[in-house]
Amino acid sequence: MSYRVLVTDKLAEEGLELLRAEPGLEVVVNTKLDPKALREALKEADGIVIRSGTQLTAEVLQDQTRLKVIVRAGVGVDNIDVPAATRQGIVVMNTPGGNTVSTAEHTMALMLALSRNVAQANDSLKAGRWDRNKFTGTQLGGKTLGIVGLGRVGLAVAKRAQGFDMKVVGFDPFLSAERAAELGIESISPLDDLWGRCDYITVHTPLSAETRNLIGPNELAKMKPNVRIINCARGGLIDEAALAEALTAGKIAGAAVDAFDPEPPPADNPLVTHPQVLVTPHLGASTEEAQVSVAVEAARLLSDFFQSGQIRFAVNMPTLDRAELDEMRLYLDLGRRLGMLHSQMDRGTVKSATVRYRGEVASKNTRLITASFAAGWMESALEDQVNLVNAEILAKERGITIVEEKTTDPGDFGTLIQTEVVTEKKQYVAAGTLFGKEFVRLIRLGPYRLDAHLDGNLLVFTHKDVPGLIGFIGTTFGRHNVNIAQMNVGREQPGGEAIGVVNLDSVPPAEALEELKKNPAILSVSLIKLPEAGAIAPWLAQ
Ligand SMILES: NC(=O)c1ccc[n+]([C@@H]2O[C@H](COP(=O)([O-])OP(=O)(O)OC[C@H]3O[C@@H](n4cnc5c(N)ncnc54)[C@H](O)[C@@H]3O)[C@@H](O)[C@H]2O)c1
Ligand SMILES: O=C(O)[C@H](O)COP(=O)(O)O
Repeated sequence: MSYRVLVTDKLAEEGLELLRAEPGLEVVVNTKLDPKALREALKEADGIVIRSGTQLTAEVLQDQTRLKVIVRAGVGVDNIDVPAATRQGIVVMNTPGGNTVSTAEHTMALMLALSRNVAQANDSLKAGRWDRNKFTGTQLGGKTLGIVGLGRVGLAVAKRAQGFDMKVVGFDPFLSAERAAELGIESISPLDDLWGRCDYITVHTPLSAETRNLIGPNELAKMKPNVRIINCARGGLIDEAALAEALTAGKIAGAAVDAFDPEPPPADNPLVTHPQVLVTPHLGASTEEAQVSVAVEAARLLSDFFQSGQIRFAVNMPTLDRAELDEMRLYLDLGRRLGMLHSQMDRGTVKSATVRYRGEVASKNTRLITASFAAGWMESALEDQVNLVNAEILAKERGITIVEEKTTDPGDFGTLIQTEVVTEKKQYVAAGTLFGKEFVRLIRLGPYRLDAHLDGNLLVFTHKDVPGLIGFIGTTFGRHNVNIAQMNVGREQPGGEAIGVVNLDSVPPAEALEELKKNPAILSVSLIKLPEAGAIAPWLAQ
């Protein structure tokens, strides 16, 4: 199988080499695509590797049925419409960590350059002036640095600032005050109390609806007049116009900015044109080391995804590494097959589904198995390609709730997955288990216990438990030249209602089914088509 991968931003050669060396991957590099051309190119691509220069908007991603994976060589995914990708079942991964040190160092470089007027002094001297008095700066030692966002980069900045003898204070909703104290950082909460405490403020949060304009006119008004602000994270975190105004009005001392909103900024951007602002064109991660690191990591993520279905550092689904994938493959397959069974048996408008896990399976990543059940349940009904990534969202969008219940107490089986679908008409129950390391089995349908193979063509019939019926089924299929591979019958009590599951070697003709239905002892007949034994979902087969 061959996969085509598009690379649309500059990627270190080391990463490209790895991709090109991967058997079965065709690599197409094009860094000059406008949105329309990008949309067209994606129609022929299975994967894409990008940095911050490519905008994968909902419009670009719409109806991209071939695209399976987006890999961001870097951290920020704000240039990707992740919900749009998720809805279409496209996995989005990034390479966190690879550029942390470089970005923290760039933050420190900007902080130092800002304090010592490095850019202005350089320009002045090169213009032939020797202005030693004009460029008196401030030192970092002894000053207070406020860090908003104490994640990877924020903490790396804290460590470096401490090396410069700065007092570090910070705010992050996901770093406890105790942990911060262990790292020598004073945690300040609420964030509003931080502004007036600092001589330097640096932001290191992602850009989200919550963090947009994190620093605006109100926050700027609370700061000390000597404060210097650094944004080496994302444009949009600081209100650009308000920052420029505060600088001009002398309410704050200076700012250094590496990230803009939008990028590249227009020529009249108030920060780029402001004399007190030091700017760089989004260079935080632009070091040889960081670029090699993120490119190599991106190439590995992509190859692993296509070669073995591993999912690491995904931002829109749980991680599924090789060991876990190997361990989970059969459970995921069972979940999907139960979903497919329900989709073909249960007639009526679906209201909800419950997936119950019992025994060993309850300690596994059941969320993935539930997603696999949902994918199998909906895959034949929806136009969208349904897979582990988007199954839950697609169900939710349709107002269908899927509930998960689990208990590690073993029942009669070491592992049991029981699925229950409630439609407006009735409730359908099925249950399956694993048989050895290779097989999945259907062990319950409705109130009946069974032991049937969950693959290929299944004829499910409910009937009255009367003598001669099994022979009748055999002869009917024999007459139509349809071979029976397995037959299994379950009943609650002798002479009552019963269920039969017949595995057939081929799809029976409609006349054969009509003949069965005419038998007064047969109450219902459903033909279910499942993948052959061992045939796993295409989204698990990479
Ligand atoms: N300039 C560059 O080239 C460059 C390079 C790397 C990363 N970045 C950007 O830097 C930022 C940080 O990257 P990272 O790798 O450290 O990410 P991270 O996910 O490790 O850290 C982000 C932190 O922000 C915190 N946070 C979220 N909302 C917050 C809020 N409202 N207030 C305070 N804290 C909040 C989170 O809890 C988390 O700890 C991201 O925006 C990333 O895109 C920029
Ligand atoms: O989010 C990131 O990783 C940084 O903003 C770096 O982006 P870049 O790789 O496009 O320079």
